[in-house]
Amino acid sequence: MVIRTQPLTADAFAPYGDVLDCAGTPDKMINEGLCGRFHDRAALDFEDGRAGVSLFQAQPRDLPYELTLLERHPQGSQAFIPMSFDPFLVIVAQDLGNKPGEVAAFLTAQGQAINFHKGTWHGVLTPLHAPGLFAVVDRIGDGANLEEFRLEHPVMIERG
Ligand SMILES: NC(=O)N[C@@H](O)C(=O)O
Ligand code: NI
Repeated sequence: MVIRTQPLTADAFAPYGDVLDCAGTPDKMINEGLCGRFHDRAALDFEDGRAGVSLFQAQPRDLPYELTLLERHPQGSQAFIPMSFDPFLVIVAQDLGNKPGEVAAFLTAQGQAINFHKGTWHGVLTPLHAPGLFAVVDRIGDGANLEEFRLEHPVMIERG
């Protein structure tokens, strides 16, 4: 199966999570009017745990990208916040209860970050450019907060 990437928008991504960016007017101007605050833009959720901030240095991938693995975090949300200005690949899938359904792939615009809602099926962090450096905000806690699903048939993701 082949799918094509689509541009990341808040509406298109809404079933899966939040898009964080500085589009439009800031929610508030702070720091003596020298900084726009786009306030509280991600639905963070950490069941029986706490929020953690980690840094990921991930190997860049290429398009077309062969997707063979999806995962989800049943106890917590997970935010990918790039520390570069490069677009990255965001892969999600519908939930069919105990397995993922239809896959969707998004290309971020410069300056966009994402937050997967708790339980959203997703591909692992997938940079397309070096250095692949991201801040990740996700759940720190006990328990199995990682469920993986190996696809029976790989999905090829091509640039839209
Ligand atoms: N496992 C881990 O820390 N990262 C994955 O959850 C991922 O989505 O990249
Ligand atoms: Ni994850």
